[in-house]
Amino acid sequence: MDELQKALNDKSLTISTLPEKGRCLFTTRAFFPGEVIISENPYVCVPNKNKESPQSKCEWCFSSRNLKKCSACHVVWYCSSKCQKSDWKLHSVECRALSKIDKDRLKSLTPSIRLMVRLYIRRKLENEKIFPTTVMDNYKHVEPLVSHMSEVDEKQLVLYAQMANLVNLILQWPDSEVNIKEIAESFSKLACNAHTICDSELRPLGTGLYPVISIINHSCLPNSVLVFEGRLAVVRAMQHIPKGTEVLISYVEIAGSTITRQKALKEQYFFTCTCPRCMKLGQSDDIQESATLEGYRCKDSKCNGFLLRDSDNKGFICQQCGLLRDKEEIKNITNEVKLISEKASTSFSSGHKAEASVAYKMVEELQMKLYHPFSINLMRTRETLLKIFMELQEWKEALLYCRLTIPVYERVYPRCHPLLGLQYYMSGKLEWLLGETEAAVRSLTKALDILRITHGTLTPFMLELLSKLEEARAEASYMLHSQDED
Ligand SMILES: C[S@@+](CC[C@H](N)C(=O)[O-])C[C@H]1O[C@@H](n2cnc3c(N)ncnc32)[C@H](O)[C@@H]1O
Repeated sequence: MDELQKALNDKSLTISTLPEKGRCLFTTRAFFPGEVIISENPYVCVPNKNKESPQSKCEWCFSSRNLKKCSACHVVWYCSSKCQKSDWKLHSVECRALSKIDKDRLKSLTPSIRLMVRLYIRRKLENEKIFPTTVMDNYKHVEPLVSHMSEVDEKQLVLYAQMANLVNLILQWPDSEVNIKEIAESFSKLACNAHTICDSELRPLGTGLYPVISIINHSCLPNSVLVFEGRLAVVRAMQHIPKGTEVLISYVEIAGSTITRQKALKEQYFFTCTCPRCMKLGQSDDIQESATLEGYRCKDSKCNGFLLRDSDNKGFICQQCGLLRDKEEIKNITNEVKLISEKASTSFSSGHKAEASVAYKMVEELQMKLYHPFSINLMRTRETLLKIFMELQEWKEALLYCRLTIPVYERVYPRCHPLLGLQYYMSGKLEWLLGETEAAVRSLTKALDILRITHGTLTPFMLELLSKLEEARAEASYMLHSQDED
């Protein structure tokens, strides 16, 4: 038995191989909800830097505070000398390579390129015995990761080859040490195996490769959840998992129709999901769910029926009241939504938040006419409005939009999903701020019930939630006593 399998045995886990899935991780004992199944440090990771997340972050811990640039390469940031020291073995080699590249080329230095540069440096340092290996931390576990290279389309292959060339130029190693084709294949591996590192509120911070956790397969009805405590990846059981069960997480956003989920899985991971939700594809309840989440609303604003395309292709028929919705009318509203959404998005990204809030409200109004009340598109617009009003510190409006999203979250996410827990948490915090103490106690309790399972109980994030709930409970009970005395 190999070392990794032995280490996994000690964690009550085992690796099996199934013809339709490849490697899978199975439990060898039962796990209770909230229990940590496996945790792993990244083999390599990098902070994200893009339009959505333009802030620089510490290379080691992803903090955005007290950052200082590496004085030699001027590319990498650290928040403390402790973080810089922890990263030094790897960065010292990377730093020399980055210092040599010219300014123009620096512009092409995306997080993916940096992740690959780091991967090859780590492998080299491991081979030279400068970087120690452990049972979990070993390039040996990167080798068997799936790449799906033969399924990648021509355009993507060209892109991988260009990226591999850039990595090669940065490393400037002899041909005996790197091979462009191999680097291109490693890019394909990263696309199917790397994970987005998020903070406790599931905001993306970076990308990391966790080769052992990468053995875990996908389900749209997962029994486990992957969260991060700093750079440590932690997989927790979301429900009771019996002995001999496959550990499954979700790779994609599961709020969506079966077709949408399957498309996302096929495009990035090259497989057709056969989870119990996907097996319902084409069945009447699956058709109803897709039409509700991604389809149009009934012409009669009081009717909550779902619509299906009519046989004459004139439009869509409400399956509850039989009213026809003309496709031209739908097309006109869709075009209007598209136009105003573009304006709204430009205002938001250029920092004109008040202007953006007005435009997004117009989008919301039109989408309410267009889509079913449980529409994902409408929910996304309301999430954006929530974000804008939070940034504008308009708490009442923020609470209104937070509350509007919750029924859709309750419908599209499993009972114990972290995003549902976080939405209850947001609602609780806003209610507490606005003096709606009893509502805050209810929301914070619901948040705690979910997040204690998905996030554990001991992290600073959870301790803060617990203390907020205690404060709200104390105030609610004080108010009750004061009323009694009156
Ligand atoms: C992160 S890897 C998971 C481990 C992989 N099975 C292996 O052998 O290394 C992702 C790949 O696993 C496969 N996979 C994951 N979930 C699957 C599922 N539910 N059904 C079929 N294949 C799946 C796909 O090939 C996917 O690209």
